[in-house]
Amino acid sequence: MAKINFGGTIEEVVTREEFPMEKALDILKNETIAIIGYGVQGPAQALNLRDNGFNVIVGQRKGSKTWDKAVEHGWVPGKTLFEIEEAAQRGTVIEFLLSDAGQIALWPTIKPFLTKGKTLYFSHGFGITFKEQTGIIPPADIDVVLAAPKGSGTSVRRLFLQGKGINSSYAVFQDATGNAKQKAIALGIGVGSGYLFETDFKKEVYSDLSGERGTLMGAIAGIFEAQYEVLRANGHSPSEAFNETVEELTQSLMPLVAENGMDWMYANCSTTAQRGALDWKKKFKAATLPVFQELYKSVATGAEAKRTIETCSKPDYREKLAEELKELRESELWQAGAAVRQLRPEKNTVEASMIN
Ligand SMILES: NC(=O)c1ccc[n+]([C@@H]2O[C@H](COP(=O)([O-])OP(=O)(O)OC[C@H]3O[C@@H](n4cnc5c(N)ncnc54)[C@H](O)[C@@H]3O)[C@@H](O)[C@H]2O)c1
Ligand SMILES: CC(C)(O)[C@@H](O)C(=O)O
Ligand SMILES: [Mg+2]
Ligand SMILES: [Mg+2]
Repeated sequence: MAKINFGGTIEEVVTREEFPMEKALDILKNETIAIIGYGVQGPAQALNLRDNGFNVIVGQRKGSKTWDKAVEHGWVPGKTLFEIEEAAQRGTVIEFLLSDAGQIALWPTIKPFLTKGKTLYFSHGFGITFKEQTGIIPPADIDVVLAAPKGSGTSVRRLFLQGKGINSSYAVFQDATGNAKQKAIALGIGVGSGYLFETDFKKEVYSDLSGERGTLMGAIAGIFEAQYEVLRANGHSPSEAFNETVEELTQSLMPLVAENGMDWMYANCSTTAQRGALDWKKKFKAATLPVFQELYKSVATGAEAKRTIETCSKPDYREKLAEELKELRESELWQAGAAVRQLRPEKNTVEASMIN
């Protein structure tokens, strides 16, 4: 474990230096890893595990679109691709990678195959933490672990193929065998994590639900829309408004932040911009802090879990989500964005080759 100073707090982090792939392969050498769920994380983790030399099988509903997707990815029916029940029976590690709402529906199917000494693996603490709502209560004689990539499954696979890795958290909820932590880390390394930090199931889900509703997805999209609308209401063209709101951020400034921090990005902008940004940063923080506090409370009380389960358990949940994403895509802001992306000199837009 590497001891890292995170702004004054020393935390232990697992890196590939002291936990190389060979060690992960040795720890899991007698395991058959069954991937149940083939949406976004499922394919990424299954393919990375397979490419890393682990013994992996996939469980899907025969005839489903995801069964066909698994076949396209080289999983062989009857050899590495099975019906869900057979995969859960054959697997000694069950990677439960259905959607969080889908896990509830499938739990009665999976539970009987979680026999003594097996490992139940998640990539989110949702199902276990909100057990009153999900009903997911594992048998006491199995290991229950998580490795949660802090990023999209599409990035998990892309970074692996680029020889890089994504950062992930890991946690042990139940250690029946005395080896749960080693298996959790080995699985995290096997699915393509570059390094792993420790958490617990509750902290993982509280932080994750907050982050994706906040700066990572919800807040950022809302701020983009607010600024774009003000610029457009004051006569700025769609291209000028989009470039000033999104394109410059993703193509110039955020990469600088990723490279060397916010202050370095600021220092690489004009003093005019630095002065103004430092002044207005305070105002935006003051305006949004109450919203983030409200968000965290909604997560911690289980209200966000309730909404997720209620909406994403409906038969037409995907269609409803697709409708709202279509509305977003067809908004003037994101239509302007599509035009701007085509204008990028290097046309570096990676084809939208999402995993799912
Ligand atoms: N999407 C990501 O990049 C990401 C990142 C980190 C963690 N996670 C976590 O990983 C897990 C899987 O996430 P995902 O985004 O890959 O899931 P997803 O929403 O893509 O769903 C995975 C599969 O579950 C199936 N499914 C959904 N409801 C079902 C039901 N009722 N019955 C049978 N199958 C059903 C879907 O068809 C899909 O094939 C979740 O716990 C999620 O929170 C996801
Ligand atoms: C990719 C995210 C947002 O980090 C993940 O948490 C998810 O739920 O998809
Ligand atoms: Mg997340
Ligand atoms: Mg999430």
